Amino acid sequence: MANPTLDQLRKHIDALDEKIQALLNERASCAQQVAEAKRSEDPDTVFYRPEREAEVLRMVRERNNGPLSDDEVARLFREIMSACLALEQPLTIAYLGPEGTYTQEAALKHFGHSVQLKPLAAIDEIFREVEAGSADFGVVPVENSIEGAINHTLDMFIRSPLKICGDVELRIHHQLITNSESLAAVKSVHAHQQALAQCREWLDANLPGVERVAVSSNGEAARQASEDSAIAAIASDAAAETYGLDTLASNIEDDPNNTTRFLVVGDQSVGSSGNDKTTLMVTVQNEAGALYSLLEPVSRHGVSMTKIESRPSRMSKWDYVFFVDVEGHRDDESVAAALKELETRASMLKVLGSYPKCEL
Ligand SMILES: O=C(O)C(=O)C[C@]1(C(=O)O)C=C[C@@H](O)C=C1
Repeated sequence: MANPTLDQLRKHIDALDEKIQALLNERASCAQQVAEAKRSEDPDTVFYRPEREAEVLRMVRERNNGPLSDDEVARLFREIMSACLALEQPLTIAYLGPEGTYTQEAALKHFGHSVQLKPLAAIDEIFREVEAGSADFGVVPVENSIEGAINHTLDMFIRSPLKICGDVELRIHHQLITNSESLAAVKSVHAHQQALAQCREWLDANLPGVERVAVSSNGEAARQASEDSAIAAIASDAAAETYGLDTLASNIEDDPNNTTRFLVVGDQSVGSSGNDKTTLMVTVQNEAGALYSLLEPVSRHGVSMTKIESRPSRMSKWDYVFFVDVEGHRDDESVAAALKELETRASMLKVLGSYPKCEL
């Protein structure tokens, strides 16, 4: 049809929507049958399969021809799977709240919007809630590209039996959100102290002399801004939406690459997706060359180590626990061989989890 009219194009869209809707429901009933199949294979089955979701998202990206971007179609399919999984088993996800935090955004990015979210006030509460089975999974921040590791999260693994089931990276964009009409009407800026620090140059240039107030979280700052229009909060788009605030200035962070990584914790062992990573927790004797000798099998078996963090063990002075990330799944031949040797050299080795590399 040469130069179709607006009316004709809308009729075409209506027809396409009808097909998409029918296909979505066909997919959803297929997922319901998947649930039945899982249940009949194993009465204690798990319905959430992160390795399969990663595979689906990888295929979505690979076959995408546009004009929608790979990220956009992946995001749409993320939501489709979220809705399908909710028909199989509705998940409850505990996260570091209050509502409107970046951790909430990370939880929604990873699980989609068809989950029940449970905001909790502290990282240890999230671990406890998941350990007790009151939430299926938890989402906690683990490192920021500017501030480094979030020690509290790493320390939790020393005592918790929970495993890492996935990770999520989130570009942190800080917005100035408020009910004020203009910058001139803003009397104080509230945010978590890290967010205030990350926007210092912007605040110096645009709100010089305006009081800066550090509060427990950016979500809390947004809540305060919703109660007093003289307050502006630095927080996420999600917080603006949650508390019905307007964005006076967007992306006010001084470093545009500011990224936070979050962990998904649960008691599920995740199968191999074909593109995974594994996080280990190890301790060694406090003696010369111990760390080198510990990690030597990793490189000899051709396993690539992507990260190492150390934390005091809290057992005895100058004793450390190392958190090591390697490429691959614990069931991969090379990773399994390296782990077997590592076990004989470490005083303690715990595989915190093998999980798919982030596809979103
Ligand atoms: O393939 C499965 O195991 C499903 O349950 C289906 C499905 C999907 O919608 O594609 C839904 C939830 C799982 O987490 C993974 C995938």
